[in-house]
Amino acid sequence: MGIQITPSILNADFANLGEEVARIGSADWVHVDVMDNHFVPNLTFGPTMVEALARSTQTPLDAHLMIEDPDHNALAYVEAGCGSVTFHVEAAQAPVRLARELRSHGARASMALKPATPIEPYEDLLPELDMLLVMTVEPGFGGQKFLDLCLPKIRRARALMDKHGVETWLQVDGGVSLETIERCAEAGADVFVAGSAVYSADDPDAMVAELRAKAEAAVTA
Ligand SMILES: O=C(CO)[C@@H](O)[C@H](O)COP(=O)(O)O
Ligand SMILES: [Co+2]
Repeated sequence: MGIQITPSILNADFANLGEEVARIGSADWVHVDVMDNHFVPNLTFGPTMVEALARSTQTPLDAHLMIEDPDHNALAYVEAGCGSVTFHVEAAQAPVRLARELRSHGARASMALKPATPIEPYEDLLPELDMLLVMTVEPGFGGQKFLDLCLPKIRRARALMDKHGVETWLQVDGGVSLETIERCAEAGADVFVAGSAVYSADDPDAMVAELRAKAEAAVTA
C-alpha cells in the first residue's frame, strides 16, 4: 500500500469541520479522535457528528476511539460511515472478538497501544488486525511532543509483522511532523497521523504532500 498520511482534525476548527476536511484533499484518510472524558481526560465527539462528517467528504474516515468499553461502542462508528476503526487494547475486554466484529461489518479493524503498553503480549493478535497503532504521545491531546522512547516498539512491531507474514498496516500517532516523520518511517511505520503539523500550516494540503515526500524518501534511501 505504501506510505499513507492521515491528518487528525483534533486541531482543526470544530465550528467548520466540513471546510477543514476539504482543505486536506490529498490525504489518504481523515483521522477522527473520539474521546469520552473517561479513557482520556478530554471530550470530543460521538457517532452523530462522525456520521455528519462522513457525509461531508469522499475521503474515508479513520476513527481512533479513546473510549471506555469499545466492545459495546465501536460498531456505532462503522455504522456512522468509518472505513477503519481503532480501539485501545487497554480498554477492550475481548479484542479478538471486537476485531472480528468490526471486520464482519465491513470496516478495517485496528488496535492501539499507549506508549507504555508493549506489543509482545499481543503478537498473536496481529493476523486479526488490519492495522496496529503505536501511540507516540500519551493519548488525550494534540500538539504534544513526540516520544522517541516509542521508536524501538515500532521497530519490534514491524519485525513481528514480518515474522507472521501479515499485511497489517503500522500507524503512528502523536507529535508526527517534518522533524519526526523520517524516524518513524525508518523504524517501519507506514501510516502517519499528523494533527497540529497539518492544521498549523498555512497550506494544510501542501503539508500533507511534504510529510508524504519525507516519509517516502526515508524508506527509499
Ligand atoms: O490521538 C491523538 C491524541 O490523543 C492524536 O491523533 C493527536 O490528535 C495528533 O495530534 P498531533 O500530536 O499530531 O498534534
Ligand atoms: Co489519534
